[in-house]
Amino acid sequence: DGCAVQDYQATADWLLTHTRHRPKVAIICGSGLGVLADALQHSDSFKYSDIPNFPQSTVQGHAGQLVFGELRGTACVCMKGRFHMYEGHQPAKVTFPIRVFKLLGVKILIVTNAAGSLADDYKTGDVMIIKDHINLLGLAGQNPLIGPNIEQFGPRFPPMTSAYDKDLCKLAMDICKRLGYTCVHKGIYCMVSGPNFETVAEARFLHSLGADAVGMSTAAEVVVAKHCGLRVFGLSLITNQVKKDYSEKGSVNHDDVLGVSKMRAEMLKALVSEMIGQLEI
Ligand SMILES: Cc1cc2[nH]c(=O)nc(N)n2n1
Repeated sequence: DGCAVQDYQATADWLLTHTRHRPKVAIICGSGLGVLADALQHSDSFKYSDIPNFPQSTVQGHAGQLVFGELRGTACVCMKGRFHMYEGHQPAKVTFPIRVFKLLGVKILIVTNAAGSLADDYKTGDVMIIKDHINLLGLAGQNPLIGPNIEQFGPRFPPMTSAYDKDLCKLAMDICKRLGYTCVHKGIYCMVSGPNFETVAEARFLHSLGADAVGMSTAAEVVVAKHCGLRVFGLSLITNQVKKDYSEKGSVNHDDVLGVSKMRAEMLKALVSEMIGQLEI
């Protein structure tokens, strides 16, 4: 399935010979949040289709480029466009880049996504700093770590209790306070496969599980990142409020998701840049 250790190594070696950057931070840009990649200075960009063993991105609003460069003096690598299960990628393919980043020497993963809110006090356009996740797919067997374990990356049965780094969470909250961002929450992200949005009954079910926001990405990448020892910070941009009531009118669509992302992209760029500026790595 093209996810053996030599596949990861071949991709890492190809990248190491094509860019001088040696990134310490990897950023995954969610739907419509590709502007984060535009913030990188002295950048080298590679189309996913040119990178050996990389899957192809097929979603509108996802560019499909790997961008190396500097942000506040720190070498970063940024995925402009990511892979989703609903495109038909296997979990191990969705998360393939994470292990490549590990082989490049990356220490910290920053993952952003768009999500619908289940919590009643979240509004469209709010930001949720991810405190923890419910990997519904992973619990049900669509898990990127299923199959032979590659000991070089991590253990057979990895702990996930502190998948999201507390210090990075606190750093982000402090920066949001200092930058005067009031629309910021800390909550639980639930991953579903998509591509359809939830029914009212499913929304109620997920909310009853304690989820504050629901999306179609992120959890798989975080599991693999935690497995191979990366520190993880995640945030969700709330692009709509999931309907939990049969009387509510209207329904969500991908254009709404992209519209909200555009509106908030600058704020997220400022937050992520400031975080990277404050990191000691
Ligand atoms: C990216 C994204 C946005 C939403 N909104 C929603 O209501 N349900 C989801 N699963 N997602 N996923």
